[in-house]
Parts: sequence; structure tokens; C-alpha cells
Amino acid sequence: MHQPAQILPEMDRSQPAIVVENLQRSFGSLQAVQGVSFSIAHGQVVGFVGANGAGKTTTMRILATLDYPNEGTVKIGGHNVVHYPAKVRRLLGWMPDSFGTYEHMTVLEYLDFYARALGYKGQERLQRIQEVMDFTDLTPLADRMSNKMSKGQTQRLCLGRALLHDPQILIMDEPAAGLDPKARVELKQLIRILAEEGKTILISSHILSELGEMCDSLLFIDKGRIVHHGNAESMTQGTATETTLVNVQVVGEPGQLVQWALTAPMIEIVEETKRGARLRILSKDESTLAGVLRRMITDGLQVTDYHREERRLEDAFIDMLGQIDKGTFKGETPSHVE
Ligand SMILES: Nc1ncnc2c1ncn2[C@@H]1O[C@H](COP(=O)(O)OP(=O)(O)OP(=O)(O)O)[C@@H](O)[C@H]1O
Repeated sequence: MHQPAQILPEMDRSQPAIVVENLQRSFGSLQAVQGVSFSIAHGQVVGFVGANGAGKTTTMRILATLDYPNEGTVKIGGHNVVHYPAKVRRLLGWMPDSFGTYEHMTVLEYLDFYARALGYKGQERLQRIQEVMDFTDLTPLADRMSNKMSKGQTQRLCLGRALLHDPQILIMDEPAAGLDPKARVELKQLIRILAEEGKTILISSHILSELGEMCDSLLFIDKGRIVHHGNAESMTQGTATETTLVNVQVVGEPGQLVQWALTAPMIEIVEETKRGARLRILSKDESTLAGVLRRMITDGLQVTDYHREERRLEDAFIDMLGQIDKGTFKGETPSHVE
């Protein structure tokens, strides 16, 4: 991709794309980030996962040079974010979780404004804007007022803005939040293409199953600390227990099944569903599983479906937090992922 000389990124490829060491950030007495360390190799797509208030946005804002740490260092492309913020900004595309659009500005004018701010001039600027609009499928909306678009279109504009200077590293804070399923798929496809181009991407989300598909590894943060960094398999294996998840459907009200499960031995209710419940049976033994089904039927439940489920990433995450609290978590927490 052709770029003006003044914004050519300088990147030290002998170091990982992102290195975070002992990052700490407090707001008054609240320790939002408490000694976070991780590194991300070039070309990796890493999901950043954690509950509300876990410290994701605070960490990402420091990476994006928008806030300062109290302690610790962050290097992006080999450059310290506190000492060399201008260099870091040239290497980095930042997509915040909330996106302010301007009134009375079309999509084209909006991108043109940022392209000028980045130093693009003349024909080169027009060409770069066109490339970004084509990539994000915004060309048909070039003349649309930027504050009169759907959430999905707005997110694509926000991504387009972040991509104007063709950054090698992208940091995306909850880009899929509030998108309908179609817009989510479209955004996912764009992220996949960027990943194929070799960009390094750190992306936060609550939708764990989607992140699992899209990311090379997942970085889990809880109460300002990294609790796990690994791929989706290592996560589900690390929290594996001697239990089986079964999805049960019954005729009529699921309440009857839930009442039954509350008093049944060796069974925990994971969640109630529209036609039944997801249950955790505290055994992996096949005859025990068959025995549970037999008991349901002899106790009068009209079971229409009873099947084992793969452990979902969400369940593994919740189990992991419980195991960490009890000090029984067996998974590894590698900080560097190739
Ligand atoms: N500027 C601020 N002043 C005071 N407290 C803050 C500030 N920014 C964040 N916090 C607090 O720091 C903690 C971490 O917030 P952060 O936004 O990083 O979490 P998060 O993981 O991104 O959560 P969410 O998924 O809800 O966006 C929260 O308790 C939050 O209330």
C-alpha cells in the first residue's frame, strides 16, 4: 500500500508487536489494572476477554497512548508508548468502544478530514480514502451523513478511519457490541481479511464463542489481572472437570424439570432454556448419564431430547474464575504467545 513518507511506520520486527510489562493503573483507591503482563507476536489475532469492569478498556487506552500507566511499560512495535507516543500512533489503528460521529459531515468528508490530519495529500489522499471505503463497503454511502447510519455502518466507518494510515497493529475495543448478527458476520469477515494481511490485532469482546473462532489466542483478564493467556482449547482443557453437560428438553413447562433437578443428586442447573434446561451432571460415567435419564422418565418428566454438549468457552471461563478463587485452576498462564 502506497503511503506518504511522513507517516511511514517504523517497526522493530526483532521484538514482539506488543509487549506489556507489569502494567498498573489506579483511579483514586480503585486499582483498575494490577500488574498486567503479556506479549503478542507479529501477525497474531488475540481476543481480550473479561467481565464488565475487568480492566480491558483501561489497558487498551494505555496501549493506544490515550492514558498513562502508574507503573509498568508498554512497547508497540518496539516503541515505548509513554516516551514515543507519536511513533506509536503511526503504527497503531485504534477503534474505541464508543464512536462520536459529527453532524453535517458525510462519510466521505469524515474520512477526508482524518486523511488530511494524517498528512495525506492530493491524489494520494483520494486514493487512500477510496481504498478504505471499498474495503469497508462504504462507497455506496459516501454521501450519507455520518450520524445517520446504522450501528453496523457506523462501526465500519470507525474501522475505516482506524485503517486510513494502514497500521500494522490494530486495537479494537468491543467492535461487535450492539451489532445485529448480519453486521457481526460482516465485521468478522473484515477482521479475518486484516488478519490474513498479517496485521496484529488485539480485540476485546464479550462474545466468547465468536472470539474463539476468530483469534489465535485469548487473553483473559479478571479484576485487573491476567488470569489466562492461551488458545480456546487450552482454556477448555485447563478447566476440564469430571462433569458432563447435558441439554434436556421436555414437553410443557421447563419449571417442572428445574424443580426436579433442584432435588436430584449429582445434578446442577447451568441455565433454564425455553423448552428445558442445561444441566451439569457430576460424572462422566456413561451408565450414570443413562441412569439420570431413566430417573427423569420414571419421575414423570416427558423428555423429548437429552444430549451431551461440548463445553462452551463461556462455561470454561466461568469455571476457570471459580477454580482461580478456590486455588484449584490447573491451566497454564503463558504470557508470550507465538
Ligand atoms: N476514568 C476513570 N475514573 C475512575 N474509574 C475508572 C475510570 N476508567 C475506568 N474506571 C474503573 O476502572 C475499572 C476498569 O474499567 P474498564 O473500563 O477498564 O473495564 P472493562 O473491562 O473495559 O469493562 P467494560 O467491559 O464494562 O467496558 C472499572 O471499575 C471502572 O469503573
